[in-house]
Amino acid sequence: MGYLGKYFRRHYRMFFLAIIILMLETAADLTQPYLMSSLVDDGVLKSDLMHIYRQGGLMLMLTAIGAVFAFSRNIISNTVAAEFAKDLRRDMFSKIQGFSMEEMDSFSRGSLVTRLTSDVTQMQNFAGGMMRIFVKAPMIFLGSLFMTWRLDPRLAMVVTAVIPIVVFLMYLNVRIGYPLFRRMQTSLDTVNDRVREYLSGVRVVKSYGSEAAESRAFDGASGKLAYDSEAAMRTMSFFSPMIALVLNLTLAVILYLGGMFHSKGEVMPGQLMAMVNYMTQLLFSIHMIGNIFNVFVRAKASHERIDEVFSSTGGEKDGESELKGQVSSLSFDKVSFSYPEGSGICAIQDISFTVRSGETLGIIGSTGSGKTTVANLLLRLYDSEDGTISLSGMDIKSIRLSSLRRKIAAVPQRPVLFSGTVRDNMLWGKSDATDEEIRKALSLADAIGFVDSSSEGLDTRVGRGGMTLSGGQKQRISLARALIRRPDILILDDSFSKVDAVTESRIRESLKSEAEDMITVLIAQKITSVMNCDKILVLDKGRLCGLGTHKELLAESMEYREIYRSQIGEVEDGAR
Ligand SMILES: Nc1ncnc2c1ncn2[C@@H]1O[C@H](COP(=O)(O)OP(=O)(O)OP(=O)(O)O)[C@@H](O)[C@H]1O
Repeated sequence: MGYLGKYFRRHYRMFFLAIIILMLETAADLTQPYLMSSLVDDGVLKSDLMHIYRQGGLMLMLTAIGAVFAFSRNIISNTVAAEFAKDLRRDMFSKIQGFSMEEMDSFSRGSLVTRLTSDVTQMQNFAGGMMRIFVKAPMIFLGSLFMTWRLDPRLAMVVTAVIPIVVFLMYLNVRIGYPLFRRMQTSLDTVNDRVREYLSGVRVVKSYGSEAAESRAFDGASGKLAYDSEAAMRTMSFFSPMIALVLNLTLAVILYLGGMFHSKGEVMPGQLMAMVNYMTQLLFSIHMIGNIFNVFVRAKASHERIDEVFSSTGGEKDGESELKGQVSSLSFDKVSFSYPEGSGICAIQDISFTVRSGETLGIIGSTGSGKTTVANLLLRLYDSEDGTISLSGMDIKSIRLSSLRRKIAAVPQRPVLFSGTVRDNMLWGKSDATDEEIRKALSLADAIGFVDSSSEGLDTRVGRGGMTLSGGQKQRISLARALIRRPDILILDDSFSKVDAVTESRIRESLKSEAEDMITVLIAQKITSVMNCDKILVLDKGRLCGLGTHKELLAESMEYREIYRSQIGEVEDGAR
């Protein structure tokens, strides 16, 4: 059961308490028919009123005690199951947080959502059911069987003969049902993926007027889920009545034989009533066991899917050394990399360069040429296959991830702001930042103007339910959040794409004067953004096709000249 043992150990006291109460409750249930048989045979038939009162009183008392047991057991089992699910979800979430990007790419986002929600709920139902009925059903089954053998072995034999047939039907139920439930959960993943994709791209969908296509795609995924659910439920709806049919036929045979034995005077009426009662409990318990198998089949499918998350062994491979002091240099030495979930073609190939503290490296190239990949490798979101990336001469694979990432701040292509105030977002960059530091970082990123223009200043809410920011404003807050960390390396991945040229150069000037020792990696599509960098790396389909200053590249790199020509115009002699 892999990871489950841990949760069992954590909650075993309450778990066992629920099971002990369940046992007592079952014992109370099993005693009832026995008392009733004595009430009828020794009380009613012999007109012994005292005996009737005594047995009746005992039966009432047992019912009351049973109800108290059932009440407390339900509270315990629901609490333990909810706690178990909470712990499981929390551990799974932190496991996912430790996933490498490679592992992230191997599970779809929707699938991770289903695993964290629906699959955990199935496990919660299973754990709750275990304490509510799972133990009770086999106990009632064995107890009733034992009592039927005590009351009349001939009738008990009929019951015992039917058990293998029922067990076989249950086995078939599990064999056929399990893959169907697994398929159902996978279809749920697809529906979640569709919804996520639609919600994150809702603007694009609306602007392209492609709601109908999205609806069709959603209907497809939802239809598949409905089809798979129906198939799984159909199996359940076939086997449950089949088992009930076999059991009810058995009851009819018992009643017929019981009647015959009674007419011969071999069975007392109270005995026969108790027999039928035990039989009903027995049949009910078998029915419950059938349902347990249904819950088990679903839980087994969910358990495996959760286990896949826990047993994913990739993880982020941490280094052991601390990166101390200011980063003096950043270098790539013959670095090549292809994405594990990609087409197999190298995203970057044989890339080498060095930048020193205080310098700015511009990276330019057409879309898909590998610019963001350079940043991804530097942050160790992925690990390069060949070559070495080093900071201050240390291989980044040997540096602790926390130490490495503390030195770097990245402003991604698409700015992500979290729901909350401007201040919350800034504190996310540096948790102990003062208002003064926040304001300074915002003004460096040229964001203080529009923050101050709002009456609530730093307390202005952004994100869901808050101020609606333009793309450029989001980029600037995202940049300020990176700057407040005072990183040694700042990665700007097309971070000025939505900012006008004047604002961009103002921000760049203040960055230069503010962080003299910082290494800036500036990824851009616009040549004007990188022209003034100390070094410019030109990429084409993952290959390096130029490294130098603007002037050097105009003279030496055909690809750079081509970019210049397409964005600015013919290269004149003065430009070189
Ligand atoms: N997570 C990923 N899984 C698989 N392949 C990927 C992944 N990310 C990028 N790629 C592929 O790697 C190559 C380089 O991508 P990269 O994002 O580095 O390009 P880029 O130059 O930054 O492009 P853009 O300017 O459009 O952002 C592309 O062919 C891309 O399809």
